[in-house]
Amino acid sequence: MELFDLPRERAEIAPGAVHVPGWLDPDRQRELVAACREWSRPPAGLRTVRTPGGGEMTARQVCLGRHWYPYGYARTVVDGDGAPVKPFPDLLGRLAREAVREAYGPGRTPGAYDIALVNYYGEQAHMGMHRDSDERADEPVVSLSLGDTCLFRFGNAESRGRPYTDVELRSGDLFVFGGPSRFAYHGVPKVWPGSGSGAVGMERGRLNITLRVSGLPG
Ligand SMILES: O=C(O)CCC(=O)C(=O)O
Ligand SMILES: [Fe+2]
Repeated sequence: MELFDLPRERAEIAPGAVHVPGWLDPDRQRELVAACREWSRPPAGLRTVRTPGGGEMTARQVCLGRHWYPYGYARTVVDGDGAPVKPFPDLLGRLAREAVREAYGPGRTPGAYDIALVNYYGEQAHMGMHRDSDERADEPVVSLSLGDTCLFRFGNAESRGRPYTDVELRSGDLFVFGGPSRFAYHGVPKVWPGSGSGAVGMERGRLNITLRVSGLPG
């Protein structure tokens, strides 16, 4: 399937997994891109993540609230410069609550969102199929995309393989996965370089922000 062939309507991709295209207007996208740039600065800035097998993740990452490392959460950058992780900003807490209500309806009470993982994808970056399973809570994961368009593969909770659904995530899109889909495998097989056209202050590459409830003691 090629870029721009995929539907752009709001859709429930799997039970509890909701895609809302164009959820963030351009001003909010610009605000988030600028904020990500600030969060990326050292100390506790953007870093390359090394996996226990000796590999490196191709997407570079900065964390807020708690520091994620393969595979757990810490208060400091235990696999980097050792600095305390930056605080989880109110802006992202508000966005997470809004996103949960957008996905599941105004009657839904959002959890206490306290972690953000910001991933930066350059031209060759991708992310293999994985589950977000280091949290101690099962509140939905909220994902916001900025900049270049990617192919997002959303699968099932049993295995990395089929069945899965491919979705195009563009700048401003919201994707929320909770309920039966909270621990589903997902990944980013591909980013289309230049597809974001620099419109929201991202000259190149893709940013994804996932907002999570850690379930860890404050
Ligand atoms: O970049 C994305 O859209 C997904 C990121 C992701 O799965 C993660 O940070 O765990
Ligand atoms: Fe993930």
